[in-house]
Amino acid sequence: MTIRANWNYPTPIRFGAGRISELADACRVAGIERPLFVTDPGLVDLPMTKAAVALLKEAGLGVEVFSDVRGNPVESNVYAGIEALKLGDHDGVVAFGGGSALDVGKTIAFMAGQTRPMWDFEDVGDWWTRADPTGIAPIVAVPTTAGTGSEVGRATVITNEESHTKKVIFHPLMMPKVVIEDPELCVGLPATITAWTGMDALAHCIEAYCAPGWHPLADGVAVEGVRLCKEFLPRAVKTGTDIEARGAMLAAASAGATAFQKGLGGIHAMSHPVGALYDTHHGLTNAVFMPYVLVFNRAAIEEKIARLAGYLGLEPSFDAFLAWILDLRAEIGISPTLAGLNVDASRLDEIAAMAIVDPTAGGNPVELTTDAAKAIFHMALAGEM
Ligand SMILES: NC(=O)c1ccc[n+]([C@@H]2O[C@H](COP(=O)([O-])OP(=O)(O)OC[C@H]3O[C@@H](n4cnc5c(N)ncnc54)[C@H](O)[C@@H]3O)[C@@H](O)[C@H]2O)c1
Ligand SMILES: [Fe+2]
Repeated sequence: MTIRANWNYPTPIRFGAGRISELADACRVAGIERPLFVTDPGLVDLPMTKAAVALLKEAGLGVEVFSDVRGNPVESNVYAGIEALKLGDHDGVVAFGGGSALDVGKTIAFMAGQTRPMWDFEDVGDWWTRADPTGIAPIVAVPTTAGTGSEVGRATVITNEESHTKKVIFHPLMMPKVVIEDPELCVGLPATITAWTGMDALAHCIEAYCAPGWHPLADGVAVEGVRLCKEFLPRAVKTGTDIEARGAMLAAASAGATAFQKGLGGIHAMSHPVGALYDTHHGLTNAVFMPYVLVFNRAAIEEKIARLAGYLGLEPSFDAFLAWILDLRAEIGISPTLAGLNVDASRLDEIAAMAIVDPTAGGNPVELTTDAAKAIFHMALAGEM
């Protein structure tokens, strides 16, 4: 066999209800004594967040909280966090929250000891090789949404405020040293955000599975991730206190981000510019684009998707899979068109231009040209396939 591949699965994950109680121990294992606890303004005052910080204090760790993190986080969030890290002489980061808080926490830890500017480490070419690996602070990650899978990923998504583009910052050593996945932390997540974030996990699994390239390990993880979403996402949306469903969705989110080391595709390439220009939620934006990108890619993925449909217990055909996606979207209350995001065609040229250079575009099984991006956008605008 002449195939060469790079496969990465190293993160230790402590999974299970109540395991947030191990947070101080996770810090010790990661070599952190004075953590900067990075979260967001929506989470910082919740009792579960205060309890997590209290656990660290009780264990004698020198913790301080940093919560200047917006949704679709921007570079100034990262710079403010680096300042807090240095001022407080923190030796690591606890990143606690959804993808926004996890991404900012990871990027703060990554940038802590770098001399080059953050944008040098955008996931383009091999810039990441020029990072100083000794300048990366250890990270413990605690996801409180089940979607991005950032807790197991080597990348973060930060919006460049000057160009209004979402940039992927990448380094293999940006991975958290220990992850705690405690489904009890997700029970207060509103049904809407549960649905949106869950569709992000599903998008990661589907796009990774459809991305070209030889990575049967990622394919297997992605397929099981899709199955978990099928069985448990509607349950998690319907009953937020369903711990089994919350746990399964945390696993699906980590599966998605583990699998997308293989690549993503047109759903994310379209979603990133829309999210950057209109500040729409990432998972919701993915969910709107999902069926249109699948239909656009149909010729290249039909056979693979039919196989996936069979594994899910559906009739083994592309049409059955597509029908399931459309039903799922409707069942969990997601808008079928861009109208639900208050997005119109006025910035289409910009969106298409940004989509084709997005780092995820290269993973689309059909080349994502400007015309292709425009065609997908028009389908999503009109709700027609
Ligand atoms: N690093 C990656 O690989 C990766 C992958 C996909 C997306 N992303 C990025 O992640 C971000 C989106 O992350 P997200 O979808 O998790 O949303 P988010 O982190 O922006 O959180 C959404 C909202 O949910 C609230 N919230 C989070 N957990 C809660 C809980 N348990 N209870 C109550 N409220 C809670 C937050 O306060 C926030 O208001 C985007 O910037 C996206 O581009 C990163
Ligand atoms: Fe995503």
